[in-house]
Amino acid sequence: MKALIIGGGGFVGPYLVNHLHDDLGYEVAVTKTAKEQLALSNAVVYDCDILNKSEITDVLETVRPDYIFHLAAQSSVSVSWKNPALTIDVNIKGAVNMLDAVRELDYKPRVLLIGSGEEYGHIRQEECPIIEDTVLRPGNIYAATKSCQNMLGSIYAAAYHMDVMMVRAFNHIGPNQTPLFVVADFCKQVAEIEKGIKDPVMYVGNLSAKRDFTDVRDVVRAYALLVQKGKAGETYNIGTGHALAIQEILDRIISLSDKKIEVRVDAQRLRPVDVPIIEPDISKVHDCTGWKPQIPLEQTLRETLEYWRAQDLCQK
Ligand SMILES: Nc1nc2c(ncn2[C@@H]2O[C@H](COP(=O)(O)OP(=O)(O)O[C@H]3O[C@H](CO)[C@@H](O)[C@H](O)[C@@H]3O)[C@@H](O)[C@H]2O)c(=O)[nH]1
Repeated sequence: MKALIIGGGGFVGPYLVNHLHDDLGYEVAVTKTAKEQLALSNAVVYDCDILNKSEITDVLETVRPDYIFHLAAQSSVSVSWKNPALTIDVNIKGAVNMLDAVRELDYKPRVLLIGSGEEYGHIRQEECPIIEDTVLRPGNIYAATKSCQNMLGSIYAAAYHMDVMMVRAFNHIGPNQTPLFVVADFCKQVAEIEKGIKDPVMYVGNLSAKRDFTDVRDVVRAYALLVQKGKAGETYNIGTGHALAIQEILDRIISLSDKKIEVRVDAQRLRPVDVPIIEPDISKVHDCTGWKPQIPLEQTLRETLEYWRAQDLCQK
């Protein structure tokens, strides 16, 4: 099998490459932006700007993949508040460029669009855990773009009989994630405190939000199973099914260190709106593929903290 990962230069791409190539024996190609650094021994890497449809077409015609994983995105909710136009361009225009380039091919590869649990947005307590048919009420710009991508995927699947599936991935974490995201951020701060680079004060945002955290290695396994077994036009939640308060995540990370750490709210880290809870029902993906997450949160937090401890962090 030949897989193409569009937008493989971020956090998830290399994990997906390793799983597809090393575990499943696929031939793998990856696109990245010209600015990104990505050297992989187990995939061919192409530069591709997804805002330029002809560049996507060129890669598709060169690689002729069986499976396409569309990972390319502006994936941070907080960045989407600061740069809404970029988020809309990359997440909506980029996705539609890819879908339309695939539509014009002389064969029908399977496409997996990576959406987000954030698409559900303002969930009512009685709707938890959320099933895929729940009404979408996105609460931020990022979530709106991912909801739009999901709708575009359904439209292309129905209108052109394309083999397109969608996932709504909930928070995924692990070593090598950028500290724009909460677990990487907290682990990096602990590592800096332990190295004496930073005073023993942990800066945090909203600790009352509840989110569902899955190890990135479990998430990429679900993606691979879905392109093998999923159904065109369908959407699948990917998460553990259990949301935890960010306060609890923070407590667990701090407990992995023997430093005494003070916690201080930093107003810069608060968002204009932060939906209180996002918790998925994962029975649809489980029934379709047998997938269940396997890596315990404790292990992921420990390995993420170890990753940051091993980094050459700048001195004060
Ligand atoms: N980043 C960050 N978040 C904090 C902090 N303190 C509290 N939080 C809270 O921690 C939660 C998780 O924030 P992020 O890790 O930034 O992720 P996200 O906004 O939930 O988005 C992630 O998950 C989505 C799926 O649910 C993904 O779609 C998205 O790409 C991203 O991975 C949010 O409620 C945020 O307000 C902090 O210091 N930094």
